[in-house]
Amino acid sequence: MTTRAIPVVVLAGFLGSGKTTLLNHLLRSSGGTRIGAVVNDFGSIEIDAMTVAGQADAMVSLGDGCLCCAVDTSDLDEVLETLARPSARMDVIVVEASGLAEPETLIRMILGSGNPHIVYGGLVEVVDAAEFTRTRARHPELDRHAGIADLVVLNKADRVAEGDAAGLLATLSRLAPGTPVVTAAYGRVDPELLFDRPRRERPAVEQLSFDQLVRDEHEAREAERACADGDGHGGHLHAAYESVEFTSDEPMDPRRLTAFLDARPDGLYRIKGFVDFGPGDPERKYAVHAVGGFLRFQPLPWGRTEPRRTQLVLIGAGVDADSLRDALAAARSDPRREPGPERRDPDPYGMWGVLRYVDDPAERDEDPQIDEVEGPEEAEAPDPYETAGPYGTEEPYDPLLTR
Ligand SMILES: Nc1nc2c(ncn2[C@@H]2O[C@H](COP(=O)(O)OP(=O)(O)OP(=O)(O)O)[C@@H](O)[C@H]2O)c(=O)[nH]1
Repeated sequence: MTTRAIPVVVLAGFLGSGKTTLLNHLLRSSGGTRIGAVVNDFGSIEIDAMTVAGQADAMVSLGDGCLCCAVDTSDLDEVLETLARPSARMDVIVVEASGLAEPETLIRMILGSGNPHIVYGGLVEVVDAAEFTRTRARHPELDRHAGIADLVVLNKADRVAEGDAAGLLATLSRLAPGTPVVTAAYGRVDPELLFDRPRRERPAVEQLSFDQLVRDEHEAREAERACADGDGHGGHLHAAYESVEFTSDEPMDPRRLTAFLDARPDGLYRIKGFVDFGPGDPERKYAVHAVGGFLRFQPLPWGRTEPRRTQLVLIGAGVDADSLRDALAAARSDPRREPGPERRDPDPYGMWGVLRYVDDPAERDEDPQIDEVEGPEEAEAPDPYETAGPYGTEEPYDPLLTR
């Protein structure tokens, strides 16, 4: 008996364009489609993996560095092998690339995997409508990424005027002739756009991607080698970027942290993570996202057993890692204060600066995480720290997927 090969879809797009948001949307609205997710974080604190965990039928994190730089593809091969084994009953596997990955290299890794249970299922390139014009001026490679995509999602359409969105659509259609380009807010695309395509017979776009890949193979091999050597001239997007991690068990001071964020240096393009404001809001942690000039906090319930901790990843070009770490350390609350639930916040208005950056829940009417923090009557969110899997992977938990 032959079984159908499982399509492996690559989800790419520049830093902060909305890949994880789109992936979470797919996971929530997939109906009966069983989705395996592979998440590749650029930093060693795996924020994306934490955000996706618990929603995928199986999630594997391949963190700390771009997958596209792995000279040895065995990690990805092993993960695909695990997710594609018949007993996992996956319908599709989505590989979320890091925001600095070279999609061609990832595609090549999938095409060359030799695993008979999988088939390359196409490249979905997510584009940040609010930032694309600026980022493609800095990184012309992004034009090439759009050009080899099988589907381009012009995300964050809510952040640009209609006329600007139309201009961007025209630009993307020019960069990716014949490729569907759809607009979206918060990654809300029809899952069938991604999952049905691979079932079509030998899609022309897949062929196009393949031809392109063969043409670029030599160039890419050179780039990979340079990337692996760390000479910074590999042509990979991330050659110019650095990731800085910050963790603190001492709560952050809301005023000092917002002052730091408001004055963040130009090169610091992306910040993501979770913040503990201690007595500022003992019930909730705050997801924080900065993308270019955009800054948002999202209050989320703490898991019952989740350690109260701040974990941040900062990604930028030309940034001074030590001074960023020092500035964040200085934005902690007074370390002399007694820890524990009885702590009093000496600054009752401290959180006002944070709340300025909290989303209007109406903007994200389909995001259940927002609903979870609407009020005390709401159902309690699943506690990722009390489930068996890594970062709260839901049942059935398979220890083979732990990394
Ligand atoms: N206004 C608006 N914000 C969005 C939209 N999609 C995503 N965001 C926000 O943009 C920020 C980054 O989104 P992510 O989904 O984490 O982006 P990403 O591409 O996975 O980020 P990296 O993995 O760091 O490259 C988050 O604060 C999202 O809530 C959108 O359509 N509109």
